[in-house]
Amino acid sequence: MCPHQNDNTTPSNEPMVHIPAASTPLNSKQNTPSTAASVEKQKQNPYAPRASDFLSNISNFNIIESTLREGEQFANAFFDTKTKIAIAKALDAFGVEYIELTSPAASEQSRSDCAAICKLGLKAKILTHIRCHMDDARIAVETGVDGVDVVIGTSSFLREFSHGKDMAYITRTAIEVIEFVKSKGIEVRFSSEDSFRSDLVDLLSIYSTVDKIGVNRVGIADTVGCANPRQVYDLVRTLRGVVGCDIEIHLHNDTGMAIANAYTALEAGATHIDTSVLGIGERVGITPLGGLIACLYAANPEYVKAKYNLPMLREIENLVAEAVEVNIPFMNPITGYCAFTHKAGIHAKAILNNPSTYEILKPEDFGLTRYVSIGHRLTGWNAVKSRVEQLGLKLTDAEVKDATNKIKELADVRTQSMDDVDSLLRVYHGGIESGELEVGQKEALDRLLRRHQREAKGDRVGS
Ligand SMILES: CC(=O)SCCNC(=O)CCNC(=O)[C@H](O)C(C)(C)COP(=O)(O)OP(=O)(O)OC[C@H]1O[C@@H](n2cnc3c(N)ncnc32)[C@H](O)[C@@H]1OP(=O)(O)O
Ligand SMILES: O=C(O)CCC(=O)C(=O)O
Ligand SMILES: [Zn+2]
Repeated sequence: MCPHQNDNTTPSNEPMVHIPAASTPLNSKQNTPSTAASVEKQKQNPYAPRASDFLSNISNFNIIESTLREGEQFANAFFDTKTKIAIAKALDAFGVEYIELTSPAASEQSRSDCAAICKLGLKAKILTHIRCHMDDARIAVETGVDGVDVVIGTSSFLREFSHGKDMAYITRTAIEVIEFVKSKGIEVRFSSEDSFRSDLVDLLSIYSTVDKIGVNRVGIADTVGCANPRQVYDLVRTLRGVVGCDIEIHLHNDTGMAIANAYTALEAGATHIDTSVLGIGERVGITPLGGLIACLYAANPEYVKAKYNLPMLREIENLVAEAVEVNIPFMNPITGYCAFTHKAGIHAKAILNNPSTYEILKPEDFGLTRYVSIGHRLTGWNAVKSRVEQLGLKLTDAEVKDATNKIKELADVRTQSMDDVDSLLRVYHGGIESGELEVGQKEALDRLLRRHQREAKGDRVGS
C-alpha cells in the first residue's frame, strides 16, 4: 500500500517511521550538519541560475492548464459537464493563470460546456483552442471566453497530409482569424503545430507577421515530442529576438523530455507553459502540471509557494486520475507512491539529521508527510534508534545496534512490518530490563522472541 496515494496515512502494518515535517533533528548529537556555516555552504550552488541569465523566466511564468483540452484528447478521457466544472474549479483554486478548453466546434456539448465554464466567474482566464479557420473562430468568440488559442500545422508533414495548405494561405488565414478575434476585445494566440519539424524561416516569418498585427502570444508546439532541451533553448531564444509578444510552449512527452523542455523554454525566455494534470493528452501526453511544479519549486520554492496552492495538487491529481480511470504513477513527482519515503540506512540517518540531505522538495509544503522505512535488510541503527525513541524505550547505542542486527537477519527472509519491528524492539527492551538479555546474546533473544510469539498466539486463541 502506498503511503501517499489517495490518502496520506501509513497503515499501521507498514514498516515506516513517520518523521515530523519540521526539519528539527531528532537528537542533539545529530545536530552538527545544520550549523549556519554548512547551510551557507549549501547555498553556494555553482549550478544555480546566474545573474547573466537575463532571458530566464524561471521565476516569472504563467501556466496554461490544458487538462480540459489536450487532456480530453487522452484515449481514456470522457469528461461530462459536472466533471469538467469540478476540474476547472479545482485548477482555479490551485491558482493556474489560464484554463484551456476543447474547441466549441468539436460538438454541441463541447460548446455548451465551454459557455458554462465561462460563466463560473473563475479567477483563471478561460481560453478555447481552435483551428485556424473563420468558422471555428466565429463559434469560439460567442462562448464568452477570455481568449482564443489558434493553431495550424506548419511542418511539411502537416501541410501535405493534414490540411494541405501552403504558407501563403496559412499566413492570410492567420491574419484574418487573429484580426477577427482581436476585434471582439479578447486575447488571441497564434501557434504553429509541429514547430520543431517546420522550416525555421517559415516559422520566424509567420510569427513576426502575427506579432506585428498585435497577437497576444505566439505558441511553439512540439507536437510529436521530438525536441530535446538544446533545440528548445535555441528555438525559443531565437524567437525571443524576433517577436515582442509573449511566448507559449506546448511540449509532448513521447521521449520523456516534456518537463526538461519546459524548464529550458523558460530559461530561454518563454512566458507561458502548457500543462495537463498527470500529463494526460494525445498518446503519452504533455508536460504534467505536478512534474512542472516540482521542477520549478526546486528552482525557486518561495516564488512557486506564493503563486500556487500546493497542498491542492494531490486532490487535483486524484480527481483527474479517477475521472480518466488511471492510477497515479508510482514515480510521479510529489504525489508518487513513495515520493517522500526514505529507505537505505545511509539515507535514513542523514534525513533524520536534516531532511534537506536527501530531499529537494519539502513534503510539508505540499501537505504531505515524510516516512523512513526500517523493516528491511538495508536499514541502519540510526533509523532504528529513532523508532526506539518514538516508542519511548530506553536502549543504549550498543543495544540498538544489536537489535538492528536482528531486524536485518529477519528481513533477509522477508520484509518486516512496522508491527513486527515494534514487537521485536519491545521484546528486546523487556529482555534488557529483566536482565534476561545482554548485547550479543543471540540465542537468548531468539528464546524471548519465540516466547513472545507463543504468548501472542495464545492471546489470539483465548480471545
Ligand atoms: C495537435 C492538436 O492536438 S490540434 C487540436 C486537436 N483538436 C481537435 O481535433 C478537436 C476535436 N476535433 C473535432 O471535433 C473535429 O476534428 C473538428 C470538428 C475540428 C473537425 O471535424 P471535421 O470537419 O469532421 O474534419 P476532420 O476532423 O475529419 O479533419 C480535420 C479538418 O480540419 C482541417 N484542419 C486540420 N488542422 C487544421 C488547422 N489547424 N487549421 C485549419 N484547418 C485544419 C483538415 O484539413 C480537415 O479539413 P477537411 O474537412 O477539409 O478535410
Ligand atoms: O496549440 C498549440 O500550440 C498546440 C496544439 C497541440 O496540441 C499540439 O501541437 O500538440
Ligand atoms: Zn498537443
